[in-house]
Amino acid sequence: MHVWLGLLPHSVQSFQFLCSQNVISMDSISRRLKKNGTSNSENSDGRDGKAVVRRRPLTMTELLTSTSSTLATIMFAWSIIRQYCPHGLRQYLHMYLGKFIDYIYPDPYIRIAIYEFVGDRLSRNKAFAAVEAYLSNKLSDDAKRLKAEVGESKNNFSLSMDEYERVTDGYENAEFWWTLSKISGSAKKSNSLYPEPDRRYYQLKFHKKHRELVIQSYFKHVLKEGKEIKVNQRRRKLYTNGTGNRWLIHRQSTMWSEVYFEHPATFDTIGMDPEKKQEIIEDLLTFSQRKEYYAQIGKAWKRGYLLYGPPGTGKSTMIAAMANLLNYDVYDLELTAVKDNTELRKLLIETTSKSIIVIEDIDCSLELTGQRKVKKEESSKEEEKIKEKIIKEPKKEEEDMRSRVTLSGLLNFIDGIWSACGGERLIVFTTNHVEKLDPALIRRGRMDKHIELSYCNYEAFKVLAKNYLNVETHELFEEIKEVIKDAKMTPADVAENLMPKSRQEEAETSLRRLIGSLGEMKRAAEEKKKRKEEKSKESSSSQIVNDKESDD
Ligand SMILES: Nc1ncnc2c1ncn2[C@@H]1O[C@H](COP(=O)(O)OP(=O)(O)OP(=O)(O)O)[C@@H](O)[C@H]1O
Repeated sequence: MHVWLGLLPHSVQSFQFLCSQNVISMDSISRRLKKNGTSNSENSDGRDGKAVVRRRPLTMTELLTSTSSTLATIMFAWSIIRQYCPHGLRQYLHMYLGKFIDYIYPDPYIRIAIYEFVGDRLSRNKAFAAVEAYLSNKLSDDAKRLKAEVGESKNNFSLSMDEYERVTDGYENAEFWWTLSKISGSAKKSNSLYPEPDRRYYQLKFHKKHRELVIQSYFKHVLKEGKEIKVNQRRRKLYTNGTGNRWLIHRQSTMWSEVYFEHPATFDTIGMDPEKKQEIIEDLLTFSQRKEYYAQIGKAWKRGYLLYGPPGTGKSTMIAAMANLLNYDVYDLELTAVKDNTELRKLLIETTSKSIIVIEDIDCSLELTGQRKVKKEESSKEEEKIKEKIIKEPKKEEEDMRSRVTLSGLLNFIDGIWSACGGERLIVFTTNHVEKLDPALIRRGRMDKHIELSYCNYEAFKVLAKNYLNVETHELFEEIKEVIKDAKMTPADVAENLMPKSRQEEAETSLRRLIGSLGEMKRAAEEKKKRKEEKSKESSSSQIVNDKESDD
């Protein structure tokens, strides 16, 4: 937890102090009275020949006029200082003014800030999220600035405090005040091309006599309750980095954009071999319950899955089913939208635990295949070329070189030191061409489990028939069993054939449609096979002729 102990800007304090104490206004008033002589505020009784000066009490109007004119002067002076005084000098002024005011009017309150991010936006502060959840349960009826989101049940709203709202909390006869504030990104000086994002933080204010209570038990209480509320209120999210607008990404406080995850797929709805399905479920559940085991063997608590197979065999559907089974969030990582390895690492660090990080179609995402196979000479030639280009067009080429994620960057992403941050994460790659991938990328340890999703077989068909038609047995099943073997139809195509085309359509019509399509596909597959055989025969006979000729 990143905690900042400090004071409110002293300017605000001095303003409050002067308002409440009227120190300066009273002085200025008395000075003015002296200047005006005794005209209307003196009284002489003539005894001892001396004039006794008695001040008459100030009227309310006079007091108000003097106070407001003094305040106006101070505020005017302050705004001039803010505008024209150099930043460094202003900080000194702040500091010494604060010390001075502390000296004459000691502030009995302590303020603690809990920022949304710790480090240089490197990771989300878990304490911030816990406080957010905790305070959502403490909103009083008179809270005026609230945020509403649809809750887990979707029928009710969950409310949380919005910026600059204040919540009062009571704990063991002590009172605590919470406010949500932000430091505007534009207010900070930055050398970056992109604007700095706003930095949000919760501020806790309490009397200094409760300092021990806060450190010993109040914080623990807030974190514990906050976490419990978060677990109960949790709605799973689907995150993506591929919004495209780099400027916008840098404006946001996080690099991921999110929506609620609402995919209905489960392992029950996936059409595949039941044994294989059960094996995957067991594997996932075992992983999710093995925190201690992973710690014991000294491995980061994460697991890699490689899903491969032709298009439409259910790879994306399986990821949704995995997320629904384990109640995890999904981070859909669009690798082509990642500028370089550094950005990739930042994205990784911003993911939370209990999540699945998905890179779909990894073979198409980047030119990762064979990067490691480039021979040394080739790579040095390439380097020479790049150097030449840089000399000619320095800026453009430098930019090209920066906007690349390399294979080693990706390997580090999967199992480098940073990959252990957060824990309880699955990393899933999908591909239609497993043979194209660099073996280093998919070796066990990185991609621990390889799952092939293939064409629909009879077992998978039965699951789909149950789901789409609510039919578990039918006289046409035997026919389908025969024809489906060689048809090479994907579950996506089977599902499309099974889906009733009108509300009145009978199950039998759907099944017959499927048989028709399977028959066509079977014939097409047989013809293709025949042509292939003929071609290979032709080529082998021409090879024999060539060999004979060369022997002669
Ligand atoms: N095994 C399956 N069980 C149930 N439905 C499936 C299965 N495979 C595919 N489908 C259905 O087919 C459609 C496409 O599936 P999905 O997108 O998961 O395939 P994919 O293998 O990820 O394809 P691609 O490689 O093109 O991304 C989905 O709507 C899904 O409902």
